[in-house]
Amino acid sequence: MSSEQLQADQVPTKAGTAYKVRNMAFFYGTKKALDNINVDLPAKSVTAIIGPSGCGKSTFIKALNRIAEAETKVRIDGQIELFGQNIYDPKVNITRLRRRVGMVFQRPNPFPMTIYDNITYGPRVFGFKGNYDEIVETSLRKAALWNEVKDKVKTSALGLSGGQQQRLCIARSLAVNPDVLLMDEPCSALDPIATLRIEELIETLRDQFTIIIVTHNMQQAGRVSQNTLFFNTDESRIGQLVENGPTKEIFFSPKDKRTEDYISGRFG
Ligand SMILES: Nc1ncnc2c1ncn2[C@@H]1O[C@H](COP(=O)(O)OP(=O)(O)OP(=O)(O)O)[C@@H](O)[C@H]1O
Repeated sequence: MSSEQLQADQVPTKAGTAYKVRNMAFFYGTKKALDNINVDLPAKSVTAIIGPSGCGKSTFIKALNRIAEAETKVRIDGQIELFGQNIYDPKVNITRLRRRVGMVFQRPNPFPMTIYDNITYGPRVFGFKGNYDEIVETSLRKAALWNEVKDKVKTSALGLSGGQQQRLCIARSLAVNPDVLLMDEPCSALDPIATLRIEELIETLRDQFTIIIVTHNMQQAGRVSQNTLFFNTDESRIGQLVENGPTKEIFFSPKDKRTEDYISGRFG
């Protein structure tokens, strides 16, 4: 990749730190999937997570909103703070945490209901008392979908294209006004044009939200992110964070030979 292809502004964020991860280890049952993760993730900025298959990228982001424990039996050692609060503190309200930390998955997963009801679902769950029409319009505008759907918000979300469905899922996350948006390969099921729309959307959202995106696509990491984390597995097949820093440095002057080999396509 040439430096011209790095579209995103590479200046590190001034908005402080969103997540502080310290000595984090992650277990699925007895299997250790991640070990000794120490990293700060900047607020109001896009962080890309890259690395070969099975190195723990999805596991890492699923630890950031505690969704992993909803899926299966897991254990997390160490500490993860979000804006100074330990999210694994027993006093933490998990529903409220997941409201603050939205998530978008590989495959768009709109609910089988109208576009309108998809957007208002979260606010209704949280007992929002204000103007629902306004939330629908604002969320769809933020997700760059309003112009395409404004005349059919009362029709089924399942009638939208894959790319539109993914933007709807982003709009649905935004409707509850989160601090963080986690994205797990959000473009992997999309064609290049729909992918470009999502990348443009990420750029418009990055000043307002902390965005953390797992991607297998190096060009995409280079285009959308300001910071990059490179994960790999060690000789025991346990995921580790090899290197992190400004995307430009990770791509053009990595400090670790494994990062360089991965970026240059020599493995993974
Ligand atoms: N529910 C689970 N139960 C047991 N092991 C799991 C579970 N989910 C993931 N793993 C294991 O944890 C390790 C990390 O998986 P993870 O999906 O986080 O990697 P990844 O880097 O996101 O991979 P990919 O790029 O292929 O999506 C792998 O060895 C995987 O087999």
